[in-house]
Amino acid sequence: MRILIYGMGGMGGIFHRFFENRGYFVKGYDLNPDRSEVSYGEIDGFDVIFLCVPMDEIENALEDIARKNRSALIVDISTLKNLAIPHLERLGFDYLSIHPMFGPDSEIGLSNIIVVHESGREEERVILEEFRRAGAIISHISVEEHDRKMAEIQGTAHFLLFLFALTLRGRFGKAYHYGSPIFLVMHKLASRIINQDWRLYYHIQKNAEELRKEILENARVLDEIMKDERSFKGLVDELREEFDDYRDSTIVLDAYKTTVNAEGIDMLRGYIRAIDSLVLRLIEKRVEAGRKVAMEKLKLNEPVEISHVEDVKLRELVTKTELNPVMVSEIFERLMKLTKEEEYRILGVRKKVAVLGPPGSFSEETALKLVGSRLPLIYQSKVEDIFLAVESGKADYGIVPIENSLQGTVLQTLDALLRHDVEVFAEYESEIRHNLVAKKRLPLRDIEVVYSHPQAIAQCSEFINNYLPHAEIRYTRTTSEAIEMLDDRSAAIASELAAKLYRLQVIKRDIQSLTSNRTRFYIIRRSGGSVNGDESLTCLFFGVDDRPGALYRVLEVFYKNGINLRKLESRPAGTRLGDYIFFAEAEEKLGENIVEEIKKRTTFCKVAGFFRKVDRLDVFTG
Ligand SMILES: O=C(O)C(=O)C[C@]1(C(=O)O)C=C[C@@H](O)C=C1
Repeated sequence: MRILIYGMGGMGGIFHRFFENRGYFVKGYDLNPDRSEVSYGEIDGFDVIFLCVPMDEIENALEDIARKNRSALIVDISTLKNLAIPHLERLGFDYLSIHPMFGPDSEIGLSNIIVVHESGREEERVILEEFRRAGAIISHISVEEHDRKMAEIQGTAHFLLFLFALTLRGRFGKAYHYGSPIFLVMHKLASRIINQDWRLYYHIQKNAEELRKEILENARVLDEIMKDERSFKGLVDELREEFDDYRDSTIVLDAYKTTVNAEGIDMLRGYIRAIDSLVLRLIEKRVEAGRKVAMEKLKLNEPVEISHVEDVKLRELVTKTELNPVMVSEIFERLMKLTKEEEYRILGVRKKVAVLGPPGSFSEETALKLVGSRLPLIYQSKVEDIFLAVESGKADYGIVPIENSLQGTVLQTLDALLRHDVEVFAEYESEIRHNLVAKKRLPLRDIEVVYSHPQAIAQCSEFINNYLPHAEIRYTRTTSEAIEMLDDRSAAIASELAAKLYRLQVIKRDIQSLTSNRTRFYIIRRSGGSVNGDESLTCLFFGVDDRPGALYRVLEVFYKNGINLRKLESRPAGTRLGDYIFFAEAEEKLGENIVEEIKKRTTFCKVAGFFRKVDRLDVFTG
């Protein structure tokens, strides 16, 4: 979906950043060439055009667009629907008409977006879904109802603020020194609308003429009621039943202090103190929201940590400020860490588990069998990153593939195990079933591209050679990443879990070359964990001198002690060509004396873990 923002003022800027941060192709067009990223001639290359021009320019802008691109979906964001809709209809556009109830300086999250017209196009669904996912509150009403509501909502608020300004005109040169918080907030709001485009307020009031009569009548009634104590009390009691959302009104009023013009060191320090206490209260609010999100994740079986949500958030935040982006990111990363810790705490998650992601990978499938819940899972895109997450303490455990019955050893795991300060404490064996999946049912002959992880492709090579010889193979970093690449002519090799998660069609089940395709996973933790006593296996690395019999002398230790080796691999040491490091798995927990004996016969020896087979990993207790 290619999006054009027509009009790069405040609102245009908001939508531009919003969609760009979410990975869409977005360009801005403006009559002012300095703000334009494309020329007028190029506006026919877009599927969606957000119309973000001032009211008076709507008609001309639509005429301009109609000359170049009549098939695009127009997104009308105007406050007053009678200014855009008649022209959209006349020119025969498909259009989505919304009223975003926020200004250029606001945040889309928690803002109200009113939808008054849809054409039924797929792009509309995508746009509204993005708004919804960003936390906007979306409601649908008719154009007539919209206009009525806007008279009540904007018409009343603006009229009363103008009235406030009119009444106090000339009286409050020093408003800031005498004002109460409520007064100052109203003063500020009146100033805000008075200093914006008067035409907008004129049009809104034009739509609210009837309502203004009611306001004036009510003012007269209220004046009478206020003359009598009992009548006034009665009115307040009645109003209280409806107007009861005063919770947190103090935060609203305190936030006002941050807009004060402070001068002099004492006042400035007071200003910073006021900001700090507000920031603290807002952090508490943030964490409180996190606790609620955690309960939702429990219901939906979603992980606590969702890195793409965090990435979009950080990207958006740094584009909104001139402050040092690295530091701003750090601050918000810390805030998210605080929130996540609280989410883990409230859900009773004691240990976090790093797995290969994104969701839907075979590693996740294994993790779900072991842990039984997505909550503690932290998704990493590479095996190396799982090791880093465990080493740095971000995750308590990591689940990494070590060996597959068809492909043999997973070398990235072996190499990372040697380099990082982690240890293996358990292993788990899992049956891997590969499936050919696609966005919709497709005959095999129509599949032009197959995406998957190289291991998965290799494990299904027989099937691919026999049934998909014409298809192009494209490797991805994970099987679930393959799913993200799918279009209508391609397929991916993925787990059944992924097919369910991403609502895909399973074209062929169990396409792996052997009927039994098993992968063994290591479960790792930071080095120095407590030994359980029931470990029955050891894995270790060692190096030997480059001379005849050196390896034999090491193997002799195992032989003499009657210990079976179930695995022996050599890896380049990374020093000179021909220098090797050996990796072995012994079917016993090696005692100290045996390790000592091996050390004597090797140039280097690292025990990478004493471990046992498990079928559950408890992360909720202990
Ligand atoms: O949006 C969520 O799911 C949250 O829990 C909030 C939050 C955050 O602190 O911003 C925390 C954890 C997720 O990784 C993403 C974001």
